[in-house]
Amino acid sequence: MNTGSPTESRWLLEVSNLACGYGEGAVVSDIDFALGHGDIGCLLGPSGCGKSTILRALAGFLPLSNGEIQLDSRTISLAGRTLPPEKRRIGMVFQDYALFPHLTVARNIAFGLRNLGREECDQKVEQLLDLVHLQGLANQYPHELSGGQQQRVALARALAPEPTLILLDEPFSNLDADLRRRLSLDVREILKSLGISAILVTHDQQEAFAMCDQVAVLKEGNIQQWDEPYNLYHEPANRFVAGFVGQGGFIPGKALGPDAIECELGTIRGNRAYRWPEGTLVDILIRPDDIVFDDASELKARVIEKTFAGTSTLYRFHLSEETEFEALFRSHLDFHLGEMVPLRVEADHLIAFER
Ligand SMILES: Nc1ncnc2c1ncn2[C@@H]1O[C@H](COP(=O)(O)OP(=O)(O)OP(=O)(O)O)[C@@H](O)[C@H]1O
Repeated sequence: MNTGSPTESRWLLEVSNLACGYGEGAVVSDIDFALGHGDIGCLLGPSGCGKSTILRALAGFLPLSNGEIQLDSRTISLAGRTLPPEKRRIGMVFQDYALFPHLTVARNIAFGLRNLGREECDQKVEQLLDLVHLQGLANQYPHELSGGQQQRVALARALAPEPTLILLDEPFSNLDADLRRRLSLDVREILKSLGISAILVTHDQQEAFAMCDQVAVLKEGNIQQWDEPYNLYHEPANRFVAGFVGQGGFIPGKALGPDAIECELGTIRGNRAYRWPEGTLVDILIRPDDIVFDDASELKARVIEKTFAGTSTLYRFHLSEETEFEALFRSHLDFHLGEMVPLRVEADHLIAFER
């Protein structure tokens, strides 16, 4: 295993052809992705798709049956050879915080700093408390803190030994929605200010999109797409990603040319060319923000569902047996169930797949 002096690479973390599991057969396979220095990556996918399994392999708790993991240009895992977790310079933050209940906040944070002298250690703990906005709580015990505060302590403890990479395993899932959103943005800011790379595991898309630079969408142990959040939403690589990321559904259509499709909503033109012959039957992805209210439109669809969400309302429309879709309107556009509403498609990105 090459643990000698690292050579310069544009990637901090490179995962190639990784496969691993628990005994016979691989739970995840053909896993390929690379994370740049200072970037935050995410493993996103439905329950059981293998997110935590990949994280365990990165941390060194699970051996590989195939492939390789390189961190800072050093091989840390190969089939049959696994650098132990404590030698990887990888920090971990868990869903349940995993703090030592009998140690104060300061001693929890100092746990990984046993090589430092007393004064240096105290100084470092003080700096970390500042960084995670917990000044003044050094002598409290974990049970005296809120969930959000405990997770900040866990982050400070993981950051203390100055790891090369931080792994965050569903770190916000025990927190309520509002705190979750605020803390995920805070954690992003803290990691960015230190230039520390991280991999987040979550099944919450909003969290993934708000916090991460690159996201892997997983299905049944394989990465479907590794990309920036914007591209996952607007340029999904396949039907699974299109359906899993964001809201939306498919309606049937027929290709008129490389960048135009005819469907019951009219002719939709996009900004990318497809290589299908004219007349190909396709399914078109319609996102709720692709549909706009247009008083002058001759196209009218019937409201069949309505979900009020404060500033906006999500409507489900019926045009025909085959063509139903959702639309998100500002809530002052208030329609009742059964009402026929004039609409128009306004999609920048035409996403469609051959039926
Ligand atoms: N210790 C284990 N022994 C055997 N099988 C396991 C073990 N841990 C997980 N698995 C199996 O591996 C598969 C992937 O599990 P994993 O925990 O990686 O999924 P996940 O995407 O993190 O799911 P979740 O979002 O529910 O945590 C599942 O089928 C699971 O049953």
